[in-house]
Amino acid sequence: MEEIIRYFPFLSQDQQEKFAKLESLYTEWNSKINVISRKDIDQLYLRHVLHSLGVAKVVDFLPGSSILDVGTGGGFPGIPLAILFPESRFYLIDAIGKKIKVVNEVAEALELKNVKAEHIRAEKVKESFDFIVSRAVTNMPDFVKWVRKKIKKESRHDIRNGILYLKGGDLDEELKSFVNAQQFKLSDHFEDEFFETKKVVYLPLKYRP
Ligand SMILES: C[S@@+](CC[C@H](N)C(=O)[O-])C[C@H]1O[C@@H](n2cnc3c(N)ncnc32)[C@H](O)[C@@H]1O
Repeated sequence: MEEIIRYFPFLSQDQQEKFAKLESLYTEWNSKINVISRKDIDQLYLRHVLHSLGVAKVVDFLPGSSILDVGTGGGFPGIPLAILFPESRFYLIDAIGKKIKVVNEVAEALELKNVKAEHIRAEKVKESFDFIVSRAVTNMPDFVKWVRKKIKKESRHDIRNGILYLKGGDLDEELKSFVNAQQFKLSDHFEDEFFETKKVVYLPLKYRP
């Protein structure tokens, strides 16, 4: 939890309390349904919460903006981002129903009014959003095929609308057909060695595949 305060020092009391509650909530839920790898649960704040918040080092979501989190699993990056941006609306989806059950339980326990979670595959989502976020779901070309039609063509909230994908390693080959893709290194923002290879890939709406 110190990591969160250190890198996000302007959190309200309410936000700090919500972040602090994540540990007991996920420890309890993870013992019933495996949504975070067991070897990682004691690194929840660094490897899951702070990693998710890496998106906020690239884009600040404006009030009223809508964000789709594809393949959210137990709620990453959607839940930490929903705490950080209480005035944006988050729609968290996953193809596995029991993971969405955990997300709903966590969102309810935290009284997160800006989160809706649903058991649905990305390909079936009909609405469009200002931003799409995701972590560790599939390769970028497939991901873009699933979601490209779900980004609003004209965002009332933000001209930067597009995809923000948390990924690691050398992505040049995977991204070579996306000429407008930008890679932001999280090691520029967070000190731990965990972030050495971690990046946020930003694909603006007006990319040319
Ligand atoms: C490795 S997990 C990552 C979970 C979470 N994003 C995280 O980083 O902790 C990948 C998740 O993507 C989900 N998923 C895979 N394909 C999907 C699809 N087409 N639509 C929705 N969810 C999908 C899986 O069910 C799984 O929960």
